[in-house]
Amino acid sequence: MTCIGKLFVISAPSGAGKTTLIRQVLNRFNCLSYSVSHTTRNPRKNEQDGRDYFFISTEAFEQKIDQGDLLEWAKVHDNYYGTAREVVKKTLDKGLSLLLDIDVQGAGQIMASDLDPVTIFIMPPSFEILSQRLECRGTDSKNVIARRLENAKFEMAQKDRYQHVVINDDLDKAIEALCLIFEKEMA
Ligand SMILES: Nc1ncnc2c1ncn2[C@@H]1O[C@H](COP(=O)(O)OP(=O)(O)OP(=O)(O)O)[C@@H](O)[C@H]1O
Ligand SMILES: Nc1nc2c(ncn2[C@@H]2O[C@H](COP(=O)(O)O)[C@@H](O)[C@H]2O)c(=O)[nH]1
Repeated sequence: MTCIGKLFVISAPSGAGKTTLIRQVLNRFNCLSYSVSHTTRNPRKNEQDGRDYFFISTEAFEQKIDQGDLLEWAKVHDNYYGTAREVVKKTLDKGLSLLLDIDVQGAGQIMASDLDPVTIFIMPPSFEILSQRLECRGTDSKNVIARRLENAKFEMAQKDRYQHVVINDDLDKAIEALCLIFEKEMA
């Protein structure tokens, strides 16, 4: 498949399944790469520095803000997260597509830019299922889960700002719906 370089932005409340879905999409499109964000949060078990995130200190993150190194950044669930400006520029300059997995605040900053992103919001089937998924995943403490569920209400209320909304109920159907969006947008 021939692809044209596009910037994709995916947001979702924590636990909706965006990491699971994004892995499947990246496997299917070899002209699409993933932007590894910088964060000040601690790595979860199984997360690798440089693959899942660049895990850095608050001081290092604030230095990046001051130096203008970040295309967008936000404080999410009490930690900093941000996208390196240079990686986005270099990828799009080469005519390749790039996928950003970022929160609603960062997505708002990209929507307000001249990057003309394709924006996608992943919704869980219900708030109860979202809560169950976070608990079953077993990566976060009760306090962290409570904080993320509290923020989910505000995040889900932002879904209409996105061009596409995909409900992640049946996983295979959600993968197909998402891949169809990428196929059409990169055609
Ligand atoms: N359609 C689905 N049906 C059932 N379980 C799912 C589905 N999609 C994802 N899950 C499970 O839900 C949990 C949360 O998924 P995932 O980690 O991908 O969410 P996330 O949106 O990336 O969350 P976070 O922002 O906290 O990293 C995982 O245990 C995953 O296996
Ligand atoms: N504004 C940004 N948000 C980001 C970025 N990278 C990830 N995120 C979002 O943070 C939350 C929490 O992520 P988690 O891995 O701790 O569960 C989630 O909404 C991500 O989409 C970023 O570079 N900028």
